[in-house]
Amino acid sequence: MDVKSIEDSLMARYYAKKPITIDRGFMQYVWDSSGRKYLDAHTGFGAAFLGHRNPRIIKALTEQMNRVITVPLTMYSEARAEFLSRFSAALPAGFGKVFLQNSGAEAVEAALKAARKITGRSSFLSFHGSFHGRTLGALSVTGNEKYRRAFEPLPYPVRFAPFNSVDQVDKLVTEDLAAVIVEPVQGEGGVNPAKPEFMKALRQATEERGVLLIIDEIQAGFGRTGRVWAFQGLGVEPDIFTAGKPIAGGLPIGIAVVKSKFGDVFEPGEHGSTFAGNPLVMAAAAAGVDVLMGEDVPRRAAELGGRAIKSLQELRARAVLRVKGVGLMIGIELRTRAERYLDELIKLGVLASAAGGGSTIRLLPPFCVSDEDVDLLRSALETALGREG
Ligand SMILES: Cc1ncc(COP(=O)(O)O)c(C=O)c1O
Repeated sequence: MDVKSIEDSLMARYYAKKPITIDRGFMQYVWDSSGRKYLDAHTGFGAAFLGHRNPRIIKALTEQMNRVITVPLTMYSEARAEFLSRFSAALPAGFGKVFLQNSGAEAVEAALKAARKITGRSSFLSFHGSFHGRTLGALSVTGNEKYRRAFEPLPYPVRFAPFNSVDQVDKLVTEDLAAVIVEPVQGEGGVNPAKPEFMKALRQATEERGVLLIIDEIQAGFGRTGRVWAFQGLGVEPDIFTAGKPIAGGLPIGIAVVKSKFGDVFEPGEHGSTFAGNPLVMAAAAAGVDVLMGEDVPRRAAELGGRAIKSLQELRARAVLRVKGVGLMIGIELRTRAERYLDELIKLGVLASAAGGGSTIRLLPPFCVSDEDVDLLRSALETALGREG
């Protein structure tokens, strides 16, 4: 089958594609249709952080597949209850209301709707360089002109502020806002970690003015930064947070978690989804939580990520401006475009993605990468970027 020409002719084109057909994956590796093996630091924009076809997740999926696949939110499901009880063990105290969705953007939509409903206000504050998803509400709070331009005017009134600018927080967090939405590490924006003092200033100003704080953990959360939730490493707690990407082992999922003190937020009919909380994804997600907690994912991410960042910071290549990141969320900011280096990396057996408007090589490897994989990553980058001098 000519996969490339079928996809190119029959699917609307809104992604620039790489000339590679992925045939199978296992943990930190994928293989293309010719059988060539790659170390996967792309992981489908971070979705395979728990590894491709993680055996615990495959076992849970196989068992669930042979029972039932779809159960509406109007009925109970054992798989859903199992997920919720395991997931609640991964939640800080006080976070008790879980909204199940099918994607990150949907989780952001649920969080924005909840903030409007709780506060009775309609505007939001977000940050330059932020990314929260492609649906119109999530796009409204996304601080990147490239993604927004064609769809203006967007539905929500949103102001954008400089990310990490502590001095401006007090002036920008005004009493008319429903919420401030912020990523603990801007992923799509180029892997920019939030400063603890910035997050603390946001928390203080929002609290003082009755504004909610939404932290978007869709890319950074679930162990990747060395904590279960990245905000736990920043000394702040949101009112609402969103999660997604790796939770169900690569199956579509999005979650908004609201502090219990706000209650159920919506009346019946005000929110819902056909596929949300379906038993198949729930079984995968319950196993995902098992992997997270049982295999020490945050600790491994902190250790391996620390080692990887240190090793990459020693890269001597003219193209590299700086190496940034937390845990296994790593960005190599370049003086030039990342795209041609991503192509070089593919030739060297490594998959990665671009971020930061195309100027950053983003590495989101699975938690199970070994020391040898980190060495391979470093040597492939060294070759791709070219040695200095
Ligand atoms: C921080 C953040 N929020 C939201 C989203 C949107 O998630 P999804 O692509 O699952 O809709 C992403 C996706 O990259 C993200 O990184």
